[in-house]
Amino acid sequence: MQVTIQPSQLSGTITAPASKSSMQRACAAALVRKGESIIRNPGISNDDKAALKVIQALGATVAQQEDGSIKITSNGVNAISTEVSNGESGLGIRMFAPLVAINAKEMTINGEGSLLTRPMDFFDEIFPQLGITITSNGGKLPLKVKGPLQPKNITIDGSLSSQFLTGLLLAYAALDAKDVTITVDNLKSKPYVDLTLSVMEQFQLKVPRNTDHKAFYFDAEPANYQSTFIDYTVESDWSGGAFLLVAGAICGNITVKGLDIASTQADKAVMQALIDCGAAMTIKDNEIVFAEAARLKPFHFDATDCPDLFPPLAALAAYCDGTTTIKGVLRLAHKESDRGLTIQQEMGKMGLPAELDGDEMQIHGGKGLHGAGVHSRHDHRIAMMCAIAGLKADGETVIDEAQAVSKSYPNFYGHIQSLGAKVSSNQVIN
Ligand SMILES: O=C(O)C1=C[C@@H](OP(=O)(O)O)[C@@H](O)[C@H](O)C1
Ligand SMILES: C=C(OP(=O)(O)O)C(=O)O
Repeated sequence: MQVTIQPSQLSGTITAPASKSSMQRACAAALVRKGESIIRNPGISNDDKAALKVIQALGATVAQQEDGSIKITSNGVNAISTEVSNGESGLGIRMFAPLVAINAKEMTINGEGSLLTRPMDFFDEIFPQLGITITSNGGKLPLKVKGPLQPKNITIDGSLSSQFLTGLLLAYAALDAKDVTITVDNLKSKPYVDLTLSVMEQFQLKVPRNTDHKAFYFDAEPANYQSTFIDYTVESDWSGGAFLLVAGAICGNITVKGLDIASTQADKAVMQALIDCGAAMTIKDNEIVFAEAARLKPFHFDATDCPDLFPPLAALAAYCDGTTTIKGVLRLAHKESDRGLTIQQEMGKMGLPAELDGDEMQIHGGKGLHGAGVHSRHDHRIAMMCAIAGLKADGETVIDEAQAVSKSYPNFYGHIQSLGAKVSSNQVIN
């Protein structure tokens, strides 16, 4: 799919999409609980759809309700298949692999696209310590695992990704782990673990004591399930919402609804960058209202714990007068693309000078961008970054492989179009 963005004036109100981080966790939590869960505001992204398929392969039933919610009924992990596919979802594979390993039978865990090249060697090291037999494809997918996982005191490395810890926490809770600790060295993306714990609490799973994001202790008491029925509403997405907010900062005159300031989502940190660059916005209840676009100042931002903010912040920095520094580049190497490089290269095509200096990216903004032919690099956040940057560029921006947005935000082009963005495509826009 090719999408063309023309320079545009925006106006109107848009509601941020459902968070795939919240939705996929809800699917996992609903699977490991015994009983019925209603999931409101369910996500429709490819990653969310993959999560729904995985939990069905692991024994849950999923029913679409007339009011748009989803009902998940589960009796705990009880695989009805010997293979699961997580699509392209990094969270999916890393969160569900330990849940798959709750089974005693051998299962194959696979994925597609960029997921096939992302590192999974964590499991080669950790699973045998938990009584699981594993073979991987040299630290990549597919994995063959045979449980059952036995919760034990364990020390893991959290520097590559928080997603492995999310999976272990859910698996230990599913097995009602008693008097055991997961110790984590050098955990990154910490707020994502807070989101995991928050979802576990809302699903009334056993929640470990978190000491400084370094140790997670499951106490000796048996789990206390108060109810067999859970009613959960998927949060709106600060990660996808960040692109809308940046559009508000650079184009002005829009309102973004639904984003909860009290959320534990990592990417609500985008608000700090917007404040620091002087975006003309006010926050009222769950609405963020942008006035006429103001002159924007360069800013310093540490994205080590919120790596998904790099692409929207790069688009923002392009329109800030001077040099913006964003830290955390080294965390980007193993995302859907090597994002430090793909940001530099694709924004470079639009005339943005940016340097990579170790863990930092320096972006020299404020000189204007020109429309260009760019490529998503099969990375949803690179496609969205180019689209937002194109709204104020000189000339048209043509994005190849633009459908990549479906991984997290299938309605992205339709949403910005509804705000007045001039978007056209060789395919139907959702
Ligand atoms: O747990 C999650 O929902 C996620 C965690 C982050 O990954 P890392 O922990 O690998 O940084 C983030 O980049 C990803 O998009 C979603
Ligand atoms: C890296 C991402 O997701 P995941 O790791 O879950 O594939 C993302 O959404 O940018």
